[in-house]
Amino acid sequence: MLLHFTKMHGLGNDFMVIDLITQRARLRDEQIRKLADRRFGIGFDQLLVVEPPRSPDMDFRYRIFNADGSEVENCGNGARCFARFVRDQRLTHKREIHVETAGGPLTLVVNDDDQVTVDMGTPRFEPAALPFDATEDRPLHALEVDGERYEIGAVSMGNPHAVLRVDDVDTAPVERLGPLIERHPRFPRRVNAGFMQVVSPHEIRLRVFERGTGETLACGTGACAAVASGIRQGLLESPVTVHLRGGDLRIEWSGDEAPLLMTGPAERVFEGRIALA
Ligand SMILES: N[C@H](CCC[C@H](N)C(=O)O)C(=O)O
Repeated sequence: MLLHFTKMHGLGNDFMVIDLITQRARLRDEQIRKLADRRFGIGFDQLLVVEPPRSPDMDFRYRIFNADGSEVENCGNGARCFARFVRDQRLTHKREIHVETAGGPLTLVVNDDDQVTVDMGTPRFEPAALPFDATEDRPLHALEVDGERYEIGAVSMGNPHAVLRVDDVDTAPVERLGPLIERHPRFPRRVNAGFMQVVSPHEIRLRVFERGTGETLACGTGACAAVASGIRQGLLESPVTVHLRGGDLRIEWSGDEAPLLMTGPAERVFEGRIALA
């Protein structure tokens, strides 16, 4: 069978997006890995799947799979592309779209300038929310990696993030430490590893070694987690501009139980059809 898909990206974090409302397909982990391959397949960081909602007060179900085939709880850049996709495909005409994810509900708002604002819910810091093996909820946790001791912020945006402050993202040891943090035994479901450089209280630079994918040009939930951790540590104040390698995101969060808002672009690159082996 031929599967129709749209290739999209949010600041260079790229996606294959498929509508399983008007199409039928069941994708196995191995098939996702092959489709994700940048030489033998289509090539993407994540696969985004549009399904009918399970709850009557939601518009869609939004499922996310990393390049390694693992299904995950949330994807911020993907959420913006999801909103653009369902409108472009005429699956909805709404500008405010409510979606359910494995990590909880999201509200996507398509703005007049075509940027998308996502209510990402409330950041959660208690270790069990990630999950993270730690005895208490604190702004910074000591983590031993490769014989060295680091201080990381632990944040759940539905998906787990470890945020490490660095002096300069350009020289940060992302290639070396990223995989070691991603698979650290204290993160039973692995973790996304963010490397945050504080430029000012309203500005950071960020690189993210993503769980199940590796370093990406941008990570939406990673940007949210870094800002939430920075605000909690008293380093940052809302709103914060996050400079990622692929471009900038605006993050707003007033703290505590308030929702965190992320605003940024969503681009369509091409449409395609592929025969599923
Ligand atoms: N790798 C992430 C999922 C994609 C997140 C990222 N692409 C974003 O924009 O939030 C995880 O395993 O939790």
